Amino acid sequence: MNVFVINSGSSSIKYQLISMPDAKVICSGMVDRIGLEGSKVKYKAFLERGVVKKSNSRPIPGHAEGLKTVAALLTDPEVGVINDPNQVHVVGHRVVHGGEDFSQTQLITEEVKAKIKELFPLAPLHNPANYLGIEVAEKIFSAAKQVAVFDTAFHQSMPPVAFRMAIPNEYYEKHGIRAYGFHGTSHKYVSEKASEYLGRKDTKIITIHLGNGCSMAAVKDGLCIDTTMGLGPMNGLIMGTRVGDVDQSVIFYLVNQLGYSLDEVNTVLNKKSGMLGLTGFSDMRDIGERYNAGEKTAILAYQMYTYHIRKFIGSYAAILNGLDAIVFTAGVGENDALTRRLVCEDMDFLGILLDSEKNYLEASGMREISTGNSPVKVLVIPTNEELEIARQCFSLLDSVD
Ligand SMILES: Nc1ncnc2c1ncn2[C@@H]1O[C@H](COP(=O)(O)OP(=O)(O)O)[C@@H](O)[C@H]1O
Ligand SMILES: CC(=O)OP(=O)(O)O
Ligand SMILES: [Mg+2]
Repeated sequence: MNVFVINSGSSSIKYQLISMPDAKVICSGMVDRIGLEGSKVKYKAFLERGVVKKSNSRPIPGHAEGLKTVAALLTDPEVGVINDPNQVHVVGHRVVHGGEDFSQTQLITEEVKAKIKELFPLAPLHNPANYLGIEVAEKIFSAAKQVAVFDTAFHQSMPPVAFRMAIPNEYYEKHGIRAYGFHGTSHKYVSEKASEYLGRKDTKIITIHLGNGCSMAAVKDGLCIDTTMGLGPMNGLIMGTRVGDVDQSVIFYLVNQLGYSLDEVNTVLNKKSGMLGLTGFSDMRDIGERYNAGEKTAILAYQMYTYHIRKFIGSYAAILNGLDAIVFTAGVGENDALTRRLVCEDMDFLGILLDSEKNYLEASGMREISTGNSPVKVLVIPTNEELEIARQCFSLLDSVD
């Protein structure tokens, strides 16, 4: 079964064509910096004649354009891996918000699509791109089964004490207003890898997913017990363009004193805040350069970004009643040693001892970056949401067939 996985993030599309159940990657790649200057399409094909890589920089204004470019590469006469789109049997879509209706992987029907659309207001940077991905893929891969794997699924194990909010009960009971949590596929994948690495199932792990969107999860014995994102993927940590936790009074002030409409408030908090609001840049590579050049705004932004992560490490260690490992993952977590250093500084009271040399070592793949005597392991684990999505698609369709 050839599964083409589409992972649309807010700033990128990652994709892999994977043959299941052997989990062999046929090709993979990403479209990076969508809608920003310097967009890039990367493609890597594992052909019989060897590995072929292709990369080109050109403007990619939106997700639809990005996906069409990728589909053309798959069937390209020179570097393509299939002759015909019908050789894709399943398209696995990452869908960010599944709401109360979807806690499991779903075969996509018109009804499922309508529900994904209903959830646009709760995940405005994601569900529209995910929906568009489904519509484009239905046209290009018309013979394939389309499957949705939800970011919210892994967090369904949270207890009410974590997911309920102290607002009148009826808002939860009638309208499903509660914390859902996101990046679940990634938190699941890396926490399982960390448990394997520790060689035990009874583990207390904090997973820190730092991409354009950022979130953390407290994972006990393989189950999520709390996470930083809530009803939508805007709160919790400071992100590329999203504010993270903010005093609610700010919203009333913007509306009542500055005359903003609620749509405008939403745009400010979702698209103009976070690292972009603090520095003028949303990409950590741009901000890192400025930090190293000693720019004050970049330094403060880095300090704030990592300060909030540190606060959540403290609170999650408390609710886990201990800690075996913290895991850094996603674009920033996997690549940005400065972020990891600032997060782990002065955390020895919690048993977190970072090995600064290992932290700065250029490496890819899973690695331990804590000192040999650190009571808590600090791990960098590259996430693989695509592989996890392919597994979920296979297990759904295998059980249906
Ligand atoms: N080498 C790097 N150093 C620092 N940050 C990086 C590096 N590579 C990628 N990033 C950061 O990763 C972010 C994208 O992460 P990613 O997980 O791909 O995001 P998303 O899935 O949310 O689009 C970029 O915005 C950039 O800030
Ligand atoms: C949910 C979310 O924030 O996703 P991403 O990090 O891919 O933007
Ligand atoms: Mg992502």
